[in-house]
Amino acid sequence: MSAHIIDGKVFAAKVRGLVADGVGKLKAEHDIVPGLAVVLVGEDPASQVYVRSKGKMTVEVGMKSVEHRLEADTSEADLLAVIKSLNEDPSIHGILVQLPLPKHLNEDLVINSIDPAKDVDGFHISNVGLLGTGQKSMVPCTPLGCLMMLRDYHGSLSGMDAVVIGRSNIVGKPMAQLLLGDSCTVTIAHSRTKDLPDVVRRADIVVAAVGRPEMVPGDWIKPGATVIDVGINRLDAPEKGEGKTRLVGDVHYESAAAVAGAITPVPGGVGPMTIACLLANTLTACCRANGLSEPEGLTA
Ligand SMILES: NC(=O)C1=CN([C@@H]2O[C@H](COP(=O)(O)OP(=O)(O)OC[C@H]3O[C@@H](n4cnc5c(N)ncnc54)[C@H](OP(=O)(O)O)[C@@H]3O)[C@@H](O)[C@H]2O)C=CC1
Ligand SMILES: Nc1nc(=O)c2c([nH]1)NC[C@@H]1CN(c3ccc(C(=O)N[C@@H](CCC(=O)O)C(=O)O)cc3)C=[N+]21
Ligand SMILES: [Mg+2]
Repeated sequence: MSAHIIDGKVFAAKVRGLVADGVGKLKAEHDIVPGLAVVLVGEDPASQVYVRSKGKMTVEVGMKSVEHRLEADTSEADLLAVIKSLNEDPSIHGILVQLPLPKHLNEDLVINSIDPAKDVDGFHISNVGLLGTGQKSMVPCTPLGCLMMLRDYHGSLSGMDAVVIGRSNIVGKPMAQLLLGDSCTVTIAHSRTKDLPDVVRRADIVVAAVGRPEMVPGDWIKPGATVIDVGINRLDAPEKGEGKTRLVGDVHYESAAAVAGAITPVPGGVGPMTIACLLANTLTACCRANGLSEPEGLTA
């Protein structure tokens, strides 16, 4: 093990501290409290855990937290009506609809019904378009958290070779846009990429967002490269006892840490930063909605 371990837990606590400062200032100077609404459709147990920890941290930084839990068989019309009421609610500045949605709901339609100014996930087509053209937008939380860690560790990313593995709308594509915005030379790899190991070996920065446990081994990593592991995969861990599980990333941590210059662990890497950035985006949305100057160091 030689790599520097980028501690997402510590960094996320720092970001939440900055958010709490901004929230305190809004309250003291303008008597405004930012509000975040999370909409959860169905009973997915993993989603419920995220929703709980998001709600707790939202309150900890001094924001208002609202949760809407809807039945798994909720109709599209009913879900759209909930979103409409949140769009119109002046006490709500951020709206997050937890993905994936049950199959009978049109995800694109639902996401695009959120007021783009309240779209703290940055998934609405207008935010995607703004990001892609380098205009001020709401930036997706997971890629924003990865960017913050990379900038903090490297300073400038200009001219670095970055490989993003995964091309989803929620992680891979916006991550690639942010790296391009910071003047990296960006390659986006996916399931049809030829010679993935060789592509990854060229990278100064590897961002793995695949959803395949420990898929990237250490011998794909260029010595000294920075590895950002977005993957959250739950594996059975009978060694910890009957029915127990453990979390692993998309990177084989031990072998990668032996050659990388720096690496994020799972858990304790990208995940906590995602939640911190969600709170940062909610504060940013609230400031913009009220025509106030934006917090510094919390946007892309
Ligand atoms: N830490 C955090 O805060 C977050 C973590 N996650 C985690 O990140 C991971 C990725 O999430 P998400 O982007 O939503 O996943 P998706 O399933 O939406 O996308 C996965 C991507 O990986 C690609 N892929 C699949 N298999 C391979 C392969 N063998 N070789 C190369 N590429 C492959 C797919 O390619 P193709 O397009 O060709 O199918 C696709 O582009 C998951 O583990 C998820 O749990 C997600 C969000 C937040
Ligand atoms: N609209 C929407 N926006 C999202 O941002 C979104 C989503 N839907 N659907 C699901 C994914 C996944 N995601 C995570 C956030 C935090 C952790 C996190 O905090 N993980 C901890 C560990 C958590 C645990 O122990 O289970 C860590 O990595 O240390 C993980 C995953 C956000 N997502
Ligand atoms: Mg997906």
